Amino acid sequence: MAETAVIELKDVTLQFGKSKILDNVDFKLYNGEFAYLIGPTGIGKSSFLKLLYRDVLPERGTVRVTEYPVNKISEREVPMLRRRLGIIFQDFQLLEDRNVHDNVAFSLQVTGEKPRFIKQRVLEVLTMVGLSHRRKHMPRDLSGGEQQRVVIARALANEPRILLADEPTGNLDPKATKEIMELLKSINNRGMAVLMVTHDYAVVKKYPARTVRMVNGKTQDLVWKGEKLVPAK
Ligand SMILES: Nc1ncnc2c1ncn2[C@@H]1O[C@H](COP(=O)(O)OP(=O)(O)OP(=O)(O)O)[C@@H](O)[C@H]1O
Repeated sequence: MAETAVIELKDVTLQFGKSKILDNVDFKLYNGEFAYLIGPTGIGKSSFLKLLYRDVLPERGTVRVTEYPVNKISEREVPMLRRRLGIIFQDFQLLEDRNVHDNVAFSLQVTGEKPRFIKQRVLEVLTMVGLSHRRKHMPRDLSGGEQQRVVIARALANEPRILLADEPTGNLDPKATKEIMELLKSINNRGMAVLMVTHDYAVVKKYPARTVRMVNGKTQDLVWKGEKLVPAK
């Protein structure tokens, strides 16, 4: 059976004023795939992710995420599209006045789930990230790595098809980075597609996966050749 793409860009051009972020780009991320998106600061990695959750619209081309033609859907369908995506940022963006349980529960309350289901699902995802014993703690009482794990639990709560992570280890020390990378890999091993923006080549090297670079308005697959990442072809 042919592999199914869960993300597909066709002839996509994205431009801010005079600067072309993407110039006629074709890109696919397959079901269950893990891919890094790398490139120098300001090249447009975060904007690439924003295209996927419809925070920005392309000038030309089509963006598809699972069954949603992202730049063709109505505003009414945007929340449904976003439920297909778990989104993680570098700065944890937890609600500081709610405990761990309530931070995760919040993402289920806004989608209208029933309290009994919420209780069960929150415990499930907190167990998945190894933090069920911390559910009553406030975010400020957790380490950076633990806070990021809560963010991951929150992103998983709605059972997304794809995890988008924008520099998820950017604020973490090496030990916490290892924890988060191992967690993301184990989530991917269970079948979820992951697209992770990073500038940390040590991470890319240590946890090998498909690596895509943004360069001159294009995306380009890279492979390791000795100590260097070089174009795949
Ligand atoms: N909504 C917007 N309107 C206009 N310009 C924007 C918008 N969003 C981003 N930009 C510009 O587009 C460029 C790419 O930004 P983006 O944040 O996507 O890059 P990045 O590769 O993720 O950078 P970094 O690694 O520093 O996070 C930057 O010059 C930025 O200022």
